[in-house]
Amino acid sequence: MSQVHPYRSLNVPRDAPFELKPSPGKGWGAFATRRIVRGAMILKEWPLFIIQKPHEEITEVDVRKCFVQLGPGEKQQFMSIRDNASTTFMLMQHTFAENSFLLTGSPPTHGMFLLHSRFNHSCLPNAKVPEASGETIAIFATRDIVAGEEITFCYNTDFECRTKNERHRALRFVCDCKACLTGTLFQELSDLRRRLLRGLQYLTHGVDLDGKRQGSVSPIIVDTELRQAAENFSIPLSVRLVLWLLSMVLLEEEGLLDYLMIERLNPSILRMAGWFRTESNARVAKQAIAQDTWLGKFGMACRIYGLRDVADHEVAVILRVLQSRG
Ligand SMILES: C[S@@+](CC[C@H](N)C(=O)[O-])C[C@H]1O[C@@H](n2cnc3c(N)ncnc32)[C@H](O)[C@@H]1O
Repeated sequence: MSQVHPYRSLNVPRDAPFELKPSPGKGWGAFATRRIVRGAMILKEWPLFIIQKPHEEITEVDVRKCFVQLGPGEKQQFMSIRDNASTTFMLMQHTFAENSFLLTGSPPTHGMFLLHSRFNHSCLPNAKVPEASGETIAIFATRDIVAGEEITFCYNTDFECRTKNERHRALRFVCDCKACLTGTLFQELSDLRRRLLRGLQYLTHGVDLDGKRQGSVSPIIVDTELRQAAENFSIPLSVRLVLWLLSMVLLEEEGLLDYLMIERLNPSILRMAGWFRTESNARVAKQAIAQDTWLGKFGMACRIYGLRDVADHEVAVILRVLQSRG
C-alpha cells in the first residue's frame, strides 16, 4: 500500500480555491480547483511562529526554542515540511529558512508559514504575496487563473530587473517559466527588457537595486555624465517622466504589470506629472496621463522629452532630500 504523503496532513482551509499535489520537476505545488478571478485573495495565513531577528542571524537554537513551545499537532505539521516535497531537512534552521516570509516591522520579523511556502516560484507568476503589514500574509491572484492551473508567485522582489542567469543564481534552482526557457525569442527579449528596466531604475532612483551606487564591475549605466546626472537627480523632469512611463511599457510587455504594481507605481507617476511648471510641458504631461494605454502615455510624453522645465531645479533638490532621508 502506498504511503500517504506528509503534506496531506497540512490544514488547507476547506473553502480554499486550491489543492496541494505534485508539480513535475518542482516537488509539490498549489493548483487551482476552480476559476480564480484577478484580485481575489487565494489564502490568508497566520504564522506557526515568528522570530524577530535578521534572517542571517537566525540560528538552530532560535528555531528549536519556538518549536518546543508548539502543540503536538503543530509540531507534527512543522516536521512534515520536506525539502522540495521529498527529503526531510537536516536542521530545523533550514526548514525555517526555506519556508519563512519576512513580515514588515522593526526589528525584522520572519514568520514560518506552512501553506504559503507550498506555492512554487515563477518569474512570470499569476499571483503575488504583497509585503505584509502585520502578522498575517496573503496571496492574491494577479490575473485570472483557470481550474487546474498551478498558482505561483515570484520569490524575489527585484526579479523584474534581473536577467535569467541572475535570477537562477539567486534562486539556487532552475526555473522553467516562459521567461527562463533558453532558445526562445521571448526569453531573449525578456532578458533585454529586464536589463533595460534595471538601467531605468538606476536613472530614476540614482541607485542600484541594493540601494547603492553602482561599482566599477559590470556597470549598469556606462556613460559617466548620465550616471552622475542620475545620482544627483539632475535629470530633467521631462526625461524622468518618459523614463518612468517606458518602465511601465516594458513591465506590461513582459507580463509583469499587475494591478498591485500599478497601485504601487502610479501615484509617483501622477505626482511627477503634476510637478511641471512650464505651461507647455504641464499641458503635454497632463495629456499623456489622460491616455488610455501605457504605450499611449509614453508616446505622448515623448513629445517633451529633454525639454527643460522651470521646476527642474526644485525637483532635483526635493529628490535629493528624499533620498538622504532613505
Ligand atoms: C518553498 S518550496 C515550494 C514548495 C515545494 N515545491 C515543496 O514541494 O514543498 C521551494 C522549493 O520548491 C522548488 N521550486 C519552487 N519553484 C520552482 C520552480 N519554478 N522550478 C523548480 N523548482 C521549484 C525548489 O526546490 C525550491 O527550493
